[in-house]
Amino acid sequence: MAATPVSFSYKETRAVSNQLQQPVTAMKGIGAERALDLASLDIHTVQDLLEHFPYRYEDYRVRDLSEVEDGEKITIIGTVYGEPVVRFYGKKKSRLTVKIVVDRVVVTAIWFNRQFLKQQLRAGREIMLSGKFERARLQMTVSEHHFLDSNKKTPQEGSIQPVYSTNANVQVKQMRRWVADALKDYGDKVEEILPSYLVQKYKLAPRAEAIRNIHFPDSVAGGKQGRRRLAFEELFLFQLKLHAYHAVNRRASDGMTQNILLSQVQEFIRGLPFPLTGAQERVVKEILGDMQAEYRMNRLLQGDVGSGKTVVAAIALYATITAGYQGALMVPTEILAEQHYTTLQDLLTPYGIELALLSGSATIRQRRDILAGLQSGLIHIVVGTHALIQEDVYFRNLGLVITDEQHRFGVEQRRILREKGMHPDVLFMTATPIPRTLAITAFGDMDVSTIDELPAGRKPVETYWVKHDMLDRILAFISKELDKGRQAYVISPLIEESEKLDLQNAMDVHAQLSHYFAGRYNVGLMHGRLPSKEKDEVMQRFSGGEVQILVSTTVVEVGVNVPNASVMVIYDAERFGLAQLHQLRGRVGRGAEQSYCILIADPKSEVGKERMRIMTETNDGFEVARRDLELRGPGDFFGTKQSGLPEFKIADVVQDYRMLEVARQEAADLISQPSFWVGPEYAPLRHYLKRDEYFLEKIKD
Ligand SMILES: Nc1ncnc2c1ncn2[C@@H]1O[C@H](COP(=O)(O)OP(=O)(O)OP(=O)(O)O)[C@@H](O)[C@H]1O
Repeated sequence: MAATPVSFSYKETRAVSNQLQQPVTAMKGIGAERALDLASLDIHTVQDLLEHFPYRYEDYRVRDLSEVEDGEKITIIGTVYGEPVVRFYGKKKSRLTVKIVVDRVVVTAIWFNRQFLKQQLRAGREIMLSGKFERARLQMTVSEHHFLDSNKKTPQEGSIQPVYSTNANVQVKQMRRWVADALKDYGDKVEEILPSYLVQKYKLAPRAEAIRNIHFPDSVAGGKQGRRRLAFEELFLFQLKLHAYHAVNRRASDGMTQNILLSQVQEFIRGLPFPLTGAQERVVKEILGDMQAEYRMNRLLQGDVGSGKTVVAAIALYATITAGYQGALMVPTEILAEQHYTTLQDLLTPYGIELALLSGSATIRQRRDILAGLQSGLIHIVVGTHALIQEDVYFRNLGLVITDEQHRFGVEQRRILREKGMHPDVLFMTATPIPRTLAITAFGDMDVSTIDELPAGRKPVETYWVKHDMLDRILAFISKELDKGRQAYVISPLIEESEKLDLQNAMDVHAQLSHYFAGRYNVGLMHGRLPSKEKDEVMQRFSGGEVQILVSTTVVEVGVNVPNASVMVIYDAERFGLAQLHQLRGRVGRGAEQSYCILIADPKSEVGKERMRIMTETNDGFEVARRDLELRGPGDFFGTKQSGLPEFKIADVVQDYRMLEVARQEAADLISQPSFWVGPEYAPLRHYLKRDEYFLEKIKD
């Protein structure tokens, strides 16, 4: 670790920040009870309160009605005119209306279920109303009102007010008051955390000003500036932490240096049935570089479907063997294990390498032999499902673990490896590409390699979106392709998340197609409930060409490689996510022939239709991912909370994507400078890092 402890004068700022670290009870009006309420919102200190940012604003600036657009939420001031009218409907519902004169225009104000206001709405009283305005009918549905002649303060008039996330214990109005008090008493104690060169370079508002403005913007522009500054800070600090983690981790000594015999690896690459693409060459270099270095590789390899990740994996596995280590390849399904095993065997056995497949269909004896072979080192490479690592498997000398489909795998497995006392280099492969910066954001401490080029000669898959009533034409189309000697996948309808029903559907489609193609072509059936042996058989008959049509549930989704298949038909395509559709489509177009993907779908929603359009418009997985992200937002995109994508308070990784990139670059640059670890100007940033236990001991000052 490069950080050498130095001492410097930091007393002044420390003292200031300490004031912000005081519990909220240091503020007047907040006693123990209110402090508990705030604690339920995870607000404990004055700083927490200042950093409890609003998620939107209420605009109380009084507007001129002639400039207001239909449906806008606005604030007006007027005089009550005439008698209020209450009408009851349903069991307990009511509608209260009254006329309000605003600049000689008569507006009808409407309250729902507020009949008790009737008494207060006396003619002549001046009132401020906020709500949604319907232009044509001159009508406002009121969400908030204040009588201006009452003694109660109506502080909002003419201002933009923050709206905070609160709960049953704390009201928004109360929160506004507390934040305002905190700003008044402590606002000037907020210190800058970003180095001044960044503040200048990106013309960022100073931190104290930004915080003031994000709560109570002095103008729309001021609010925007505040938001921009704080979003940048948030993204920058996040990236800084990742890079610092990375840097510290790389210096930790639990990795291994693999002495790869590069000339042998080169020879192996020359012996492949095809030249590597430029992108494959580049990622091979990145991976081997990591393996040779003393730190532990922790790398994500992403590439579009069919971009040739498997061969890159084979090269890395070969390389680890030249250095005297063993390798493991883990995949999500048995079918895939089988397939990768065959591919690797073809590539590696000519070089005298011993491979084993650890599958569910192995006999007890076979399994015992394999385990013994791994422990003695006689077996160099083992292929299996993710269960491989959890079980009683021990290696003599494990150097490299490659796992396919990163999003189903990760942290937990790394922990298991660690607990087994193994520190192999780890490579994760995924065919669900996402923009690079997002990948780094989501997958935290990993390096990312990207294959962004397909092997030469690939023709893009032609994709069509059709309605269910076109089934006859689809069947005729499949027939025509089969007559040319090709094969087809038919993914059966997905009705709901019930394996049993899905299976029933697959069986129905299988029966239907068997009937249609009877005497001409063979139709196979594949689903998750088949015993692994039968799965293997079905798959082998399909890849051998004996079966021409494979009806399947989505078990073929990941990684299956039968280059002669040129048609992919997907029933109920609207029920699948875009990433999954793209994966399924990726099962065809893997050979030199023109391939086709037919999506059968009747989507009801606009978003559903847009998804079908995206599929027909682009064949590029990165583009599909980008548009998916736009359509759904990042939370949904990554599916589960386990995705690791952090939830930002202010920044929005889609909207602020450019900023994320900039912040990332700046963080990387700063971390790579030795002065970061010692320079006094970076002390606030180091203190920020040290709030994380991981860095507590590792950063000294
Ligand atoms: N450089 C290359 N030139 C020509 N063909 C290649 C090249 N690299 C790989 N291939 C072939 O392309 C096909 C797809 O490769 P591979 O199965 O490795 O893709 P993948 O990236 O793993 O895709 P998926 O994620 O869809 O499984 C294979 O048949 C493979 O032999």
